[in-house]
Amino acid sequence: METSLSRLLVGLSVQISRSDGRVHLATVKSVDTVKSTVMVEWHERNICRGKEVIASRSQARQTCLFQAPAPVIAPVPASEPSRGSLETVQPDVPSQVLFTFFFVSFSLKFGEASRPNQKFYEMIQNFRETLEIIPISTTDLIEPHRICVCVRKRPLNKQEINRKEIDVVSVPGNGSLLVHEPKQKVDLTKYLDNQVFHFDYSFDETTTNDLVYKFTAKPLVQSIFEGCMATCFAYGQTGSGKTHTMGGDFTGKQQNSAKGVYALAAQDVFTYLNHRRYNSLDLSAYVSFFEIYNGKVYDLLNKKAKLRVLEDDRQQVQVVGLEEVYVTTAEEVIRMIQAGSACRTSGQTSANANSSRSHAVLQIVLRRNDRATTLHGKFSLVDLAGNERGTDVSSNDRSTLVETAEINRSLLALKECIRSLGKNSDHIPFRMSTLTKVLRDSFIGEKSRTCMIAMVSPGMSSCEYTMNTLRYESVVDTNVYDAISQVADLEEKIYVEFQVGFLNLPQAMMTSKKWLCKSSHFYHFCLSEGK
Ligand SMILES: Nc1ncnc2c1ncn2[C@@H]1O[C@H](COP(=O)(O)OP(=O)(O)OP(=O)(O)O)[C@@H](O)[C@H]1O
Repeated sequence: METSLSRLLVGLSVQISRSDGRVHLATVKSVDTVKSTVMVEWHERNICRGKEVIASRSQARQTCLFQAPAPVIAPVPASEPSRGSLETVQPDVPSQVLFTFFFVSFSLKFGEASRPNQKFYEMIQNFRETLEIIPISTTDLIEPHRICVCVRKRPLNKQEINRKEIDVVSVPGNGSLLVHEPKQKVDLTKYLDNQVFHFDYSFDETTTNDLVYKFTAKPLVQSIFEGCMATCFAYGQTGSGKTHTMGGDFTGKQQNSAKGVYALAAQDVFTYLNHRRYNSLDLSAYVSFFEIYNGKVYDLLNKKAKLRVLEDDRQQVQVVGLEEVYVTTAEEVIRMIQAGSACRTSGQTSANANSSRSHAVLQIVLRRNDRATTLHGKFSLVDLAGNERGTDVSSNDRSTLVETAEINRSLLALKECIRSLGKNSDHIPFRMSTLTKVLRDSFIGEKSRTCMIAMVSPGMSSCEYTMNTLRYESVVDTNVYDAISQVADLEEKIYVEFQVGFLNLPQAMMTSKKWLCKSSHFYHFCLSEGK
């Protein structure tokens, strides 16, 4: 709209004949739809024997700047192009010229009306000009973290550009990210609430998957060769770029799987396997790929077979019957990713035509080539379900409500587990959800490593979800989460009492139902509070 309006106006010429016989010609030279200004060149025409001549100095060409939305549009000489006012109107300027360009400015004003947040756009642009921007680069230092939290902003997509959405997220670099939240005072004055968030790394909209991988998952690949249990999560609103980051970028509906974090990690696994530093370990790689939908586990490498999650007497969580395929090349892994991704539970949301409704977990397992194929290290790469489904409680559709409740539950459980891990807590409430249960070994022990990549959409209409995502990632209100911990502790206690026989099954179920009910109210409270 913006460019087509400019294209339409530039070059537009108007000839005005005055009652005193003088003729004026005015031409639009340039249009700035952001500042709502029109640069116009005009002069008095004097035609002599079919040729135009400039008769006097007063008839020389003049350039004038017109600006909407001033109710009275007045020209100013080009030598001092500033906003015109009624006082600066030159007596020579014919009223028709004024009228014509009032009309042109009005068109711009109309253009402005079709970008309803023009004022905020300008305020954000002005704010950005004051920022010192140092984007992350390949030469930046990668620091070792037990828990690494980063954020990635995606560019505005075609639909958002067509809707004239404004970009409300800035990434100055150095791990920081700013959200310019548009707000309005009671007297309708518009202002920006600029909020700063800090992470280990922040990636702007120009960052490639390769660079994101280098700072996030790559250090974890190395850690599994040192015997660690590593997990990398992609978290964020639907359509914010989780699958793009983990599974690879899209060209239309085709996904370039070789360019996602999954495939890049697989490539590095084979590079390290052949490296002389790890050769002596005599390891082999295995891959499994499954999804968790509504609390149930489905094997993506085995026709979506439904699997059970059980805990053995040594408190090891097992996904019974999960296919674990022996792999020797990155290409094999990529083929598996493609096949598995194709059967993942998906749907359509307003933000994403191909939205994943489940958590997808790709596991790369290193086992020793001994008789028992002993576990050496494991890397779980998790593409989480879109987080705003968690707040979507307006739907009456039962399946959506169940989906929503389960997403709420698992994301809060995940956050609680990561917080406990960060606090070096003895107790990790992994039993709160299937997602955290199957990732139990990644949360337990000194050798666990976690990376959480928060994805954010830059559009103004996503601002609330963006804030939720960033709050999820940032340091959170201790009181609220202490209370969640209490609920999780109680769940754990009930489970243990049931296991040792202090509670029978009906008693355990009654008690846990009571607490689950309270905790689910709590989830809703937290989400509605944006925590
Ligand atoms: N960094 C990026 N650069 C360019 N395009 C991107 C980027 N991130 C996402 N996109 C595009 O945005 C669209 C939505 O991305 P994607 O499917 O990865 O979202 P998602 O977070 O996985 O959503 P859902 O939770 O609904 O599955 C895709 O068309 C994708 O190509």
